[in-house]
Amino acid sequence: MSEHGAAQEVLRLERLTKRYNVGKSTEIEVLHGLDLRLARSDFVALVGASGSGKSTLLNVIGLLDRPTSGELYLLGAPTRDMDDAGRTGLRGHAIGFVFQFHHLIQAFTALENVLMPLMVTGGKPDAGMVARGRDLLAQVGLAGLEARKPDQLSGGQQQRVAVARALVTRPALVLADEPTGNLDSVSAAEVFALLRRFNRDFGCAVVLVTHDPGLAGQCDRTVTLVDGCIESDRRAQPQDGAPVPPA
Ligand SMILES: Nc1ncnc2c1ncn2[C@@H]1O[C@H](COP(=O)(O)OP(=O)(O)OP(=O)(O)O)[C@@H](O)[C@H]1O
Repeated sequence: MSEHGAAQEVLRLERLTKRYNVGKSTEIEVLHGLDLRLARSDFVALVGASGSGKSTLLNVIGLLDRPTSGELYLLGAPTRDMDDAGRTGLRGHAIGFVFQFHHLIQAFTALENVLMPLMVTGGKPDAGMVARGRDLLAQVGLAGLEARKPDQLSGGQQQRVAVARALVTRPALVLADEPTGNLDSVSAAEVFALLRRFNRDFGCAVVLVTHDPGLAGQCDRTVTLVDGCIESDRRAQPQDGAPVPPA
């Protein structure tokens, strides 16, 4: 890979497997030797039937769980044998998470929720961080609502706060697990458009787990899992003849 290509690579999986212990002497393999590369420009739908391994893969990519074998490189760093502190630090600065249920802290304002990831990694936010949080809330259409608590916002507005929170650390990769699954169609379209815009404007790769074929069809690339294997890895439209990275 060229230096430029290497610099643009966010994630690389090499023969990655994940097995779970079930009972004392039984193991089941859920992910079977996956190879995958993601660039910063990627906007990927991760699809597959229930039980195909999407959440397991997202947890491993998000450094919330370790692969059993193989390797996962995040921003070029091998992570499988990294210690917990190293993985937590890398996760904190490199990855933003958006879940189906926003998990906002009810006692905190919208702004405080957005600033949470910065408080976890760096203590009390300084004026610059607060300005960044306000700016992000404005970008997701919530200017003027910074002091509202989650229960004073609509479901779509709450999910937009969650998107702003995922982006406040300026991550290289956003992992979104059914982020619109709990929303009406208008709010779902808005949240999808936000992720899309941040992918284009800030060059953060997005992996979107979805059961919605309409949403998957709007992504640039679709990775399909079948029984823990990558069955296909397709680009929706070739971009200026750019080659599809090897799966
Ligand atoms: N902690 C665990 N221990 C044992 N088996 C597990 C564990 N977590 C997941 N599995 C199994 O791994 C397989 C994949 O599960 P996973 O949740 O990753 O699928 P999924 O594609 O995300 O499904 P869904 O679309 O329903 O969320 C399933 O057979 C599941 O039962």
